[in-house]
Amino acid sequence: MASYPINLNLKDRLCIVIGGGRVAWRKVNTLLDTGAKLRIVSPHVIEELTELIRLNKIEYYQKFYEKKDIMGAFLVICATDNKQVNALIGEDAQKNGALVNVVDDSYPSDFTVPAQIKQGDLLLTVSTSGKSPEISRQLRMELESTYGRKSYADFITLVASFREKLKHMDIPSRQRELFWRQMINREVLEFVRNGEISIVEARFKNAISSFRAES
Ligand SMILES: C[C@@]1(CC(=O)O)C2=NC(=C\c3[nH]c(c(CCC(=O)O)c3CC(=O)O)Cc3[nH]c(c(CC(=O)O)c3CCC(=O)O)/C=C3\N/C(=C\2)[C@@H](CCC(=O)O)[C@]3(C)CC(=O)O)/[C@H]1CCC(=O)O
Ligand SMILES: NC(=O)c1ccc[n+]([C@@H]2O[C@H](COP(=O)([O-])OP(=O)(O)OC[C@H]3O[C@@H](n4cnc5c(N)ncnc54)[C@H](O)[C@@H]3O)[C@@H](O)[C@H]2O)c1
Repeated sequence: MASYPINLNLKDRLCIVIGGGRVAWRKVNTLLDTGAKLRIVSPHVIEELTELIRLNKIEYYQKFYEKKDIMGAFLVICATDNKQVNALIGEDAQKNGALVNVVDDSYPSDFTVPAQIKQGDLLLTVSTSGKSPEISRQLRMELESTYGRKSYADFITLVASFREKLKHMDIPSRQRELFWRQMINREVLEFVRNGEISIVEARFKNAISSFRAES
């Protein structure tokens, strides 16, 4: 069955990772800048996680998993190296109404974590529906060589500010739609690729002034 892609808003939601190894660390890393409240439950954690705990980025329960550790969780990631334990946590967490990700095949997850590239507000993700994480990793690296540059983040920030301006002008939405379709074209994307954001900004400014003059 096909999965449904969504971008979750996790701000102030309690997200709990059980286990403190390399896989737990990878999942924590992608949760860090979401504004979620993070908790780890594990008798041991790797050094990278110790550092995050020391910096108060994550709350740490140094212990083996027990049911009470996941009370109130919005999302739970079962990342121990014990399949039986992972399956048990998965079941407990679902019963509590949390969204569950199990890092092995011991229990059906509510969601999988895709490979991802983030540049500011740009988020590109790759999934193989669980069939081959290594393919996801390789494709992520390929995408990274094209889109993993700051100019894409700057471009989005720029377009967002012009979009706001345009929204406050008395222009029918259909016309706004056409404006953006024309402005964000191959040539502009080539400028972005080359980091020439100031050229793009000048073009947008010009186009919007002529719009103002016409309307
Ligand atoms: C994308 C990424 C995101 C992340 O983790 O953040 C991610 N796995 C990554 C790497 C990776 N994982 C594995 C290898 C070894 C090579 C290989 O097996 O291919 C490598 C490569 C490496 O480590 O370099 C082994 C592995 N993974 C899973 C199992 C269980 C199973 O298959 O039964 C096993 C076997 C364990 C064992 O053998 O014991 C399961 C899952 N791994 C997923 C995500 C979900 C499906 C994603 C999709 O649809 O593609 C899913 C279903 C659940 C989940 O974890 O959400 C991240 C790449 C990040 C990046 O580099 O960009
Ligand atoms: N989904 C993925 O991307 C992916 C990739 C590779 C491996 N895996 C799977 O993930 C598992 C974990 O991999 P890892 O490299 O992080 O393993 P690891 O051995 O480095 O870490 C396991 C962690 O689980 C903790 N732990 C064990 N029992 C626990 C319990 N009862 N309660 C709380 N914590 C407990 C350990 O203290 C340790 O910190 C592997 O066994 C494998 O099946 C998944």
